[in-house]
Amino acid sequence: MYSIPTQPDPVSVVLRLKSIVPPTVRLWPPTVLLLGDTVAGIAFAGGLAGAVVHVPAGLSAMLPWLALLVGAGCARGVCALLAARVGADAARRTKRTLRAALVTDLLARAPGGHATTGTLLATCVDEVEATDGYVARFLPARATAGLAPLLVIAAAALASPIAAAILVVTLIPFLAAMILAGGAAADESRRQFGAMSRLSGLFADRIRALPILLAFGGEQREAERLARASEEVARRTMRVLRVAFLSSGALEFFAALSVALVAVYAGFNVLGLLPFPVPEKLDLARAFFVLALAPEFYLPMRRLAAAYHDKQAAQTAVERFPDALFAPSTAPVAQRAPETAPRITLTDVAIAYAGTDTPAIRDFSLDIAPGTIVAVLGPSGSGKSSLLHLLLGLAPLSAGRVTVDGVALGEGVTLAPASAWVGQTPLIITGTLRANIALAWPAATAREIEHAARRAGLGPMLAVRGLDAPIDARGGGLSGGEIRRIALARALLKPSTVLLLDEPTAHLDPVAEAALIETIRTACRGRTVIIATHSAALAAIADRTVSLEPHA
Ligand SMILES: Nc1ncnc2c1ncn2[C@@H]1O[C@H](COP(=O)(O)OP(=O)(O)OP(=O)(O)O)[C@@H](O)[C@H]1O
Repeated sequence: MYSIPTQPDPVSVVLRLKSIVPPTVRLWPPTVLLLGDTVAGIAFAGGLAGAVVHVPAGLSAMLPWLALLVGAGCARGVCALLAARVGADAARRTKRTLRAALVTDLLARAPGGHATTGTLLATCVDEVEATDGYVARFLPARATAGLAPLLVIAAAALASPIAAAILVVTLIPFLAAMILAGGAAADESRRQFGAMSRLSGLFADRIRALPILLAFGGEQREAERLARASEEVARRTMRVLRVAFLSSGALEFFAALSVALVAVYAGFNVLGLLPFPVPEKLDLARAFFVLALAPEFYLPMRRLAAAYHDKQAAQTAVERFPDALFAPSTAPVAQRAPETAPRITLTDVAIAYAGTDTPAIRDFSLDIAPGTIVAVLGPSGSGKSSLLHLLLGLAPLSAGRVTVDGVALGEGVTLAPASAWVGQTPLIITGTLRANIALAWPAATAREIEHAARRAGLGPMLAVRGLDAPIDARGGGLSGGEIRRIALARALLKPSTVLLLDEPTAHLDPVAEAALIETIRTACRGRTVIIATHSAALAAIADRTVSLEPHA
């Protein structure tokens, strides 16, 4: 069952965050480029200091330094640009892998559960998108923040060990402000993310159910609900921005304070005005160099602080991803689909849906010989559809055993690819009648599709609207009987060894039903067939009839 997972513990969140980047995505290129930016920043400071001290000597003396200055400036631009591009590419590939894993996980789940389509959509779109900045910016910035300041300090220490010491000491309040601001931003960001996800889910589901809302006059109530959810997002966003502004203000203050201290020290040292003795005497070049380097010292950490919000967003997203995404993967058992009509044997089977107390089916046994038709009868709710769903892997096998030609279902054999299935609520996709029928067998030719449509009783519809009649996802313009016939046409089109029919003649009048029963009888030849039905006329074509009893 898909449900929004409870929040995992902090350690597993960290592990989850680490594991979202696929091994094929390399993060060292943006990191190296950001380090290149720092090295170019040091060269830029050198060029600036050299150019300034050579001003009295004229332009020709300044030229090499100016060349260094311009070259380093250009190198910085190129490094920053490439780091952004390479980071964005790594993020794009990470998101693609995550989405593929999420969709695979969702498709592998049995239907049901509490998550709405909107929530699942928000997970696959918005929550995966929230990992973008983490991979593109935060991870390279964090890797750089460890090494780049050391490079700057080393370069500054060559010119002035005391100025370097000032930079190191002022780092302490800067780091403290960063940790405090980061914690506050994390909480606000988490709340904002939750509100955003609620709004996305609510919006997608209400749009999907719009005709029903309009039919029941619920549009005003739902519009107010959406408005409240939007206001909640707006309020939370403002709080995140407030914390972000406050924290960046605090960080900028300490960074500016540090630069000011270095400037005062270097200036007074050059002028010999320091009121206390120091073991070094700076000249203008060294003073200018350390002064120009001071902002470089804080740059990697300011970059990290700016990307911290991205990390929080990604963390909140991975907390919400399904647990299965992070479970160690086991090698899948190769599943074979039967190539001829199989024997299907159910022994003491029970189907219990998650969250329900009473099993839909219990202690049920049935042996279906190859190529025979079994009609399953029983009152509404007795579990007929569940039985078919079990064979297709859409309902859970809670007890007992199902074998196909003696091999346990799911342990080397699968029925879904070999089955043609007519469900009770057939899926209709936006497109044409042709596309809807071909869904079951995309390789089918136009002739085959038309033949299947006619056999399923869609001849009159074809005569009026043709195979290219447009159909919307809600099946608008189609009667209940026509939707059933489309589903049957799919089953007739697909070459299969198993036929699973769930009330295929529902919604049809007796004459139309009689015609369709003949078609079904022909289609059943050479296949193992189970028909769930309330119709005695349809059940009459079966070799065997079994009845399900309702469970109290
Ligand atoms: N996904 C599900 N989650 C929880 N309960 C379910 C689910 N699907 C079916 N059920 C329950 O299982 C029981 C059997 O349902 P099922 O649809 O198999 O009956 P049925 O015999 O096919 O009914 P009908 O003749 O009305 O189609 C019902 O009580 C139903 O509410």
